[in-house]
Amino acid sequence: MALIEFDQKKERDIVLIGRVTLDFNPNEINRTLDKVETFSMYLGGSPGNIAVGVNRLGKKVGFIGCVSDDQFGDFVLNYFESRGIDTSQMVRAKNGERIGLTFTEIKSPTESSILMYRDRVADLEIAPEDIDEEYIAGSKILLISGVALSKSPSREACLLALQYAKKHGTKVIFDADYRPYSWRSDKDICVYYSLVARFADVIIGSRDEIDLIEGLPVLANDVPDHEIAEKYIENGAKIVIIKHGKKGSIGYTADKHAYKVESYHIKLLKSFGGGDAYASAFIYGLLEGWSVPDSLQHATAHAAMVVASHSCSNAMQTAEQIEAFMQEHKEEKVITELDWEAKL
Ligand SMILES: Nc1ncnc2c1ncn2[C@@H]1O[C@H](COP(=O)(O)OP(=O)(O)O)[C@@H](O)[C@H]1O
Ligand SMILES: O=C(O)C[C@@H](O)[C@H](O)C(=O)COP(=O)(O)O
Repeated sequence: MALIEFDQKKERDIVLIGRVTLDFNPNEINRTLDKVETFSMYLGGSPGNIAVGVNRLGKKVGFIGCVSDDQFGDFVLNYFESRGIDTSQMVRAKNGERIGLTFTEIKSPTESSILMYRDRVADLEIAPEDIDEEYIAGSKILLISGVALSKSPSREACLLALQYAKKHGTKVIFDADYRPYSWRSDKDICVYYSLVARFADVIIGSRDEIDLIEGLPVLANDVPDHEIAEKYIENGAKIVIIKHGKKGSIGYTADKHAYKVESYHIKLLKSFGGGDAYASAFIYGLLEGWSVPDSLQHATAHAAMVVASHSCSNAMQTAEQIEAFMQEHKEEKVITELDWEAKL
């Protein structure tokens, strides 16, 4: 039996709540942002990228979000609609709020940074009135992305969606997705992150993000990953994924397994976008009823393919392309079962 059983009567595979924004990635790479002349524009925003990823893998995806009432809002809605991502739950900002912009910097394949423009941003305007109980009830998964918890009314919209998900047996994935913009204080982060984490079936976060959920950035360094995972599992989580950047990640499961996930060897182009590709292929594996290690292997393969590409959203791959990649790299062992208490 799979660790997470989805209600197959639900018509939609996943609905995501959070931001869809625009990424401007430099065409001239391996230099600082001040030396860049031109950018390519892509759909962006971590949950937006994950939606595109899961859709590319053939699943039925819907999105709850707010975009600007201008040509960039049109771009996002047209992009989603042209790929069959349901936009019936998307709304337009009413008071001139603009879509978020992210300018990325690719200084070298291993050194990237991002510059976000998020003043009066449209995505945080999604409100409880925009959340449809039946729509959440009809989705196998609700994914909540951390940034959406940073401000009202988006925060309340997420909490209401969470409440509906719990009421209707929709599984909850919490992707911590911390960004330093929009939050008022670390204590606010702790309050809302820990609240959502308590109700999540799957928690995905880097170790830094997990420390923010715990609200103990200083002390948390002393707390081993497995103890944190145990705490969430006792609260009801089935899977906890803790990422450690270059060192890889560990997937802890409620049936007491720990899987170490390493990266495939590829020619890296940039060091962002991997997390969203990882999440989308992992979710795909869960929806297919695969084991956690199989789902994690697809996740790391997909992540490798996207960090080797210029964009995030446009670089999301099909299931066949991920399989082909894994075949080409079949000598590389990327998943290892660890002792529960082992460290990375
Ligand atoms: N240099 C790399 N080569 C191959 N895969 C990578 C590389 N860097 C990251 N990845 C993949 O992307 C995933 C997410 O990267 P990480 O930096 O941990 O998260 P995020 O993108 O969310 O900040 C990693 O777990 C790994 O699978
Ligand atoms: O998440 C954002 O708002 C920006 C993204 O679109 C951006 O491309 C990015 O940073 C991807 O992030 P990651 O997958 O978490 O590395």
